[in-house]
Amino acid sequence: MSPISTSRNYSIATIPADGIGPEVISAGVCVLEKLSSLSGTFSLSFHSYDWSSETYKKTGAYIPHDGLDKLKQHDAILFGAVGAPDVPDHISLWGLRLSICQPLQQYANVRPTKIFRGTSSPLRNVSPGDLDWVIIRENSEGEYAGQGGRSHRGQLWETATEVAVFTRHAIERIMRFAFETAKKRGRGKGGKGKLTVVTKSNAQRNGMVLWDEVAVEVGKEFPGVEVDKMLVDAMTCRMVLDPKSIDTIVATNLHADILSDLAASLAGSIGIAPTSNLDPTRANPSMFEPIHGSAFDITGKGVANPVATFWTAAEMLTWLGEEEGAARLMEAVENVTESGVCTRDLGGKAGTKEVTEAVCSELEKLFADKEQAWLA
Ligand SMILES: NC(=O)C1=CN([C@@H]2O[C@H](COP(=O)(O)OP(=O)(O)OC[C@H]3O[C@@H](n4cnc5c(N)ncnc54)[C@H](O)[C@@H]3O)[C@@H](O)[C@H]2O)C=CC1
Ligand SMILES: CC(=O)C(=O)O
Ligand SMILES: [K+]
Ligand SMILES: [Mn+2]
Repeated sequence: MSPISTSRNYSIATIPADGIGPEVISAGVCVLEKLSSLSGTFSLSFHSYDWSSETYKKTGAYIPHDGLDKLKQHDAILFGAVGAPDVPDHISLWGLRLSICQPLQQYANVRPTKIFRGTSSPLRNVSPGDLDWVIIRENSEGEYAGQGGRSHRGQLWETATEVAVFTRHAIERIMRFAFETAKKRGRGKGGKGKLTVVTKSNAQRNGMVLWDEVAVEVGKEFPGVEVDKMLVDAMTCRMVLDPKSIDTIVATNLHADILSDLAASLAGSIGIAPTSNLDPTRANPSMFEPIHGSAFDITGKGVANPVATFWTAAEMLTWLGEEEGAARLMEAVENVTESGVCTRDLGGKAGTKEVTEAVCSELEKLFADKEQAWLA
C-alpha cells in the first residue's frame, strides 16, 4: 500500500547547537523523516537555526534580536545541547537554553525514564518494568530564577548570592501539571495515580515549606491520587534501593535536574533519556531535547547515543497529537536495543550512525508488517 496523502504538517525548528548536539539532532531528524514518510499520515518541515557557541563567539549573541519571534512561528522546537569548552557554562546556558525556556514560559519540564528491553540497569535485580518513572521538574524559577548578584570582586569579603525564588503561582501550576500526569499514568492504588513530592523543607524553611503546603492544597483537586512526601536526600536512596515504589515525582528546578540525571543513569545511561520543556497553555511552542549536555569528551567521535534524542522526538510527536507515530518510533527503538545494537554507554559497540540506521530499518519492518496485517 503506498502512503496516502498527508493531512497534517508540522513545522519544527531545530537548534542543534554545540558538542554532540548536531550529531544527535541530525540522527533525530533522520528517523523522524523516515517515520513520517512511512506513515504517510503526517509530515514534518524542519527549519534549522545555527544558534550556538560558535555564533556567540562571532556575533556576541546566541539568539538574534528577532530570534524568539521566529521560534514562535513553529509548532515545536527540537534542541540539541549548549555548552563549549571555551565559553563559561553559565554564559552558554543562559545565552541559549534558558533564554528560550524562560520567556516562552515552558514551565513544565518532563523527564521520563525507563529501562529499555535488552539493556540493563546498574542496580542489582532490577529489570525492565521495575524502573518506570516520570520526573516533573519546575522549569521557570527556583534556583534558576536569575536572581542574585556578586559584589566586592577580588576582595576577601567578596560575596555572591543565588536566590531561590518560589511563587505560589508557579508552584500551583507545576503541582497541577504533576497531579494530572500522575493521574493519567494511573499507577498506584485503584489505578488513580501516584505522586511523590520532593523538597528539602527541613533546611530550606521558606520556599520548600510553601511547596509542601501548595501540594496539599492542589492534591485536594485530585482525590484518589496517592501522594507521598520525601526530602531530596532520602529520595536519592529510595531511587537506588526501591525503584519499584516510585512512579511520578515532582521537584524544584535544581533538585529535579540532579535527580533526573541520576534516574537516567539508573536506567542504564544518560544517553537514553528525553526532556520536554512544555508550555502547557500552548500559547508558545514547546521545546524538546535529550537530557544530556554537549558532552565535549565524545564530540565528533561518532559514538554519541542517539536514543535520548529518538525518545525526545517521540515525546514531541505525542505533544503534537501524533501518538501512533510516537508509539511506532519507541517500538522501533526498543526492538533495536533488544537486538543488541547499542552505543558503548549501554555496553554495545555500535556508533551513532549504526544505531540510527538500525532504527530506520526497524521502522521499515514495522510498517511492512502493518501492511501485511492490512492485506491479510
Ligand atoms: N540542556 C543543555 O543544553 C545542557 C547543557 N549542558 C552543558 O553541556 C556541557 C557538558 O556538561 P556535562 O556536565 O559534562 O554533561 P554531559 O551530559 O554533556 O556529559 C556527562 C557525561 O555523559 C556522557 N554523555 C552525555 N550524553 C551522551 C550520549 N548521548 N551518549 C553517550 N554518552 C553521553 C558524556 O560523554 C559525559 O561523560 C556543559 O557546558 C554544560 O553546561 C549540560 C546539561 C544540559
Ligand atoms: C542545564 C541542565 O543541566 C539541564 O537543563 O538539565
Ligand atoms: K540537551
Ligand atoms: Mn541537567
